[in-house]
Amino acid sequence: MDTHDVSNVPEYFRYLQAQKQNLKNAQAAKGRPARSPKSKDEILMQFMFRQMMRTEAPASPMNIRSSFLPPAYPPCVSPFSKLKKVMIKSLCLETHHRDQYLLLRTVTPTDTMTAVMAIVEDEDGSVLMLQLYNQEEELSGTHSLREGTVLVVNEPYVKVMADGDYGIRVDHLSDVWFIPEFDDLVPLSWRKRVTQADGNASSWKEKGSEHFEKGDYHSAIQCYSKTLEAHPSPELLLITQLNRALSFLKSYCFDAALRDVEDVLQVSELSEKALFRKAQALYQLRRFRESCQTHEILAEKYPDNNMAAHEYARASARLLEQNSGEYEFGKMILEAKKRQPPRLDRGTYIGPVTVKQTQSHGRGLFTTQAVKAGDLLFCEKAFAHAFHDENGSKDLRLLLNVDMDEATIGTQGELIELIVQKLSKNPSLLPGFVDLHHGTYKSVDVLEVGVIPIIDTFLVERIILLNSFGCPLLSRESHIRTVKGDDDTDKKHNKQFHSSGVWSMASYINHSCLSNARRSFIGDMMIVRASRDLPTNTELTFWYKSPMTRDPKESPVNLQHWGFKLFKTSKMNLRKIEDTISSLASTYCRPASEVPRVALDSPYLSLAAIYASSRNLKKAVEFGLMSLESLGFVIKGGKIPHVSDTPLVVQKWGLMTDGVVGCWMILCSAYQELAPTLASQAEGYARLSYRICVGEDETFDQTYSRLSNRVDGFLMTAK
Ligand SMILES: C[S@@+](CC[C@H](N)C(=O)[O-])C[C@H]1O[C@@H](n2cnc3c(N)ncnc32)[C@H](O)[C@@H]1O
Repeated sequence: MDTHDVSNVPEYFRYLQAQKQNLKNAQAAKGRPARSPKSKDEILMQFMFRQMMRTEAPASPMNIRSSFLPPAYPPCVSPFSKLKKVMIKSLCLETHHRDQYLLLRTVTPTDTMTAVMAIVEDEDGSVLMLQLYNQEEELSGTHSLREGTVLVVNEPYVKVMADGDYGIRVDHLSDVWFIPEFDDLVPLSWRKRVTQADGNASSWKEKGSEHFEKGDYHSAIQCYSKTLEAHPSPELLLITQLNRALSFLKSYCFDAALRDVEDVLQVSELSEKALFRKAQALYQLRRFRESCQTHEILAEKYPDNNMAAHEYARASARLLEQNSGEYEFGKMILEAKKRQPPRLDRGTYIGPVTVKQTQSHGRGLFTTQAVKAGDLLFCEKAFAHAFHDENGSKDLRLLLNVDMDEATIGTQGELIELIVQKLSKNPSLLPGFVDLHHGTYKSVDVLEVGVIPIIDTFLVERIILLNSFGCPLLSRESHIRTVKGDDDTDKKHNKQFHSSGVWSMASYINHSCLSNARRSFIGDMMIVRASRDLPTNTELTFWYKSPMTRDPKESPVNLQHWGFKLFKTSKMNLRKIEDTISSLASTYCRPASEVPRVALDSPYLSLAAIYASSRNLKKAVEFGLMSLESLGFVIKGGKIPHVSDTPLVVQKWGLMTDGVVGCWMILCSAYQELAPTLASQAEGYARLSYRICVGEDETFDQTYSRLSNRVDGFLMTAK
């Protein structure tokens, strides 16, 4: 939705088809031995050379890197004890080696493109390229996957890569695990030094703390786990669990941190550190009420703990937002502009809405009480948000999905990585996420094997494909661009965002061209407001893609050259234009209040603007009202001559486009002279429409003013 979908753009369509053909060609090699014709030295040299070339290549702005999703395959769900070891020499191409595993170690440093890559060898010394997808960025850093790291790949999938070489591709995080040097699985010949696999509890704890000090939380956790296995004293047990909990917190594994501190609290129910870490883990899992409850105990028992007091205030603020829906939107805008990525520390407010079954299109979101246009329905923090800085130098990614025939430019690939990582670290979040619509995709129904959570990358990908939203940094900025924009290409780009995210509640809203709600964004917060008055139990709908941004060439009557600016300079006879628009209007057989006339609102708005600038204010009002009416608005009391004491009333709200705000402002300035009592009412409607379009109205006065030089009240200084 609003993502930069290029599936039908000829060059990308051809590229997608070429990838599909490559895949077909590769299938012809299925089952052949995966033995590379190149020698081990050649493979190593080639890898190192490519890595060097990439490091030295100057970064080119707006480069597009492509990544390509293979046909979906399930993650391994067999316990390791049931898998048989396989050697590289026995691997076959284009084959998933079910019920087998590879024991490997890296023999090169890593190279990171869309995957983390390294050359690996097995115990025979045979080598192959390994491509690990969806891993954390830090994996290729100093700690996790340095040269000599030993790892296991479950049920390896060997494929012919883009350059014709062979490689092992791992898409599911649970299909690869990194083995600590001290593990019994590591062959003696691969050990750099003789590590003691059976050290005592305190020495493991010391090692864990050394790793922690260096910021290597992954190794720290491994060593603390060894401490716990080595029968520590009761005191050491508690210390280690607390230390491991902290390492888990630092590694974003909040479920595991919570488990450790709960164990400590069983024994020592008022442990200050355990309570504090519990409150932190709950906060990060967005369980603000429980976090506050834990803080309450802390505050009572340890009133001098300033850090805890500070965190308590933070958790309380989130809980307040969650319960009240009251946000300081102006502050949020400033924060979103400052932060990179613009992830805001705010609670999610779910207002008068609930998920229910619809008659014909799965589940939908419904109102639980009557709401007014502009009311906040919910304000939701993204489950995951991948930001692309349009002014930055980071490459854009083209994601090709051959199963779904989709090609998207933007951050969809990054979103997959963020979500699989988040879920595998915090499986308690899995039920809420996999509940989202995933079409016909059937995933494995195993949630974990041993203690390892199973996250099906292709399920995540499908959910993202069907539920993610493209988003601007700020809807206000995109509103400003739309209002300023005088060129269709610009307008189109404005609705094809490269940043993207998943917002769970918003994912239950179905599409309708006659949308009755509108989404807007401040950083990774989505704000959804009613765009018309809605009775209780109304299904909410919004545009997945705005009907206003369709290609004007596909329009039955091409009015694109009647843009705002051209209109102003056009020598065309206005009368003739009016006649043409009115003959077009007469082709509609249903009233606009039932079926909006989306081809007409913009020409009418342009006429209103032209008449306003030539001081023909009566006509400006006439066409301003007609523009709104063509969007489905039913407005009473706005016509000129105005009957005194008759208020300006929107009896029915129509489609809420960005242009509606300026239209109300044109009316406002015309009424100032023709019917002064209506001016403030029109401005009030402009403010309300602005709130629906950009999510808030705290910035209205910085964006529109009756004193603006533009007839639509827009301030050219707005940014
Ligand atoms: C983001 S989900 C919306 C919630 C979904 N109906 C559910 O049950 O979870 C998007 C999917 O809903 C369905 N959908 C949305 N709008 C629809 C519409 N106007 N008509 C039919 N199906 C629709 C399509 O299957 C679409 O892929």
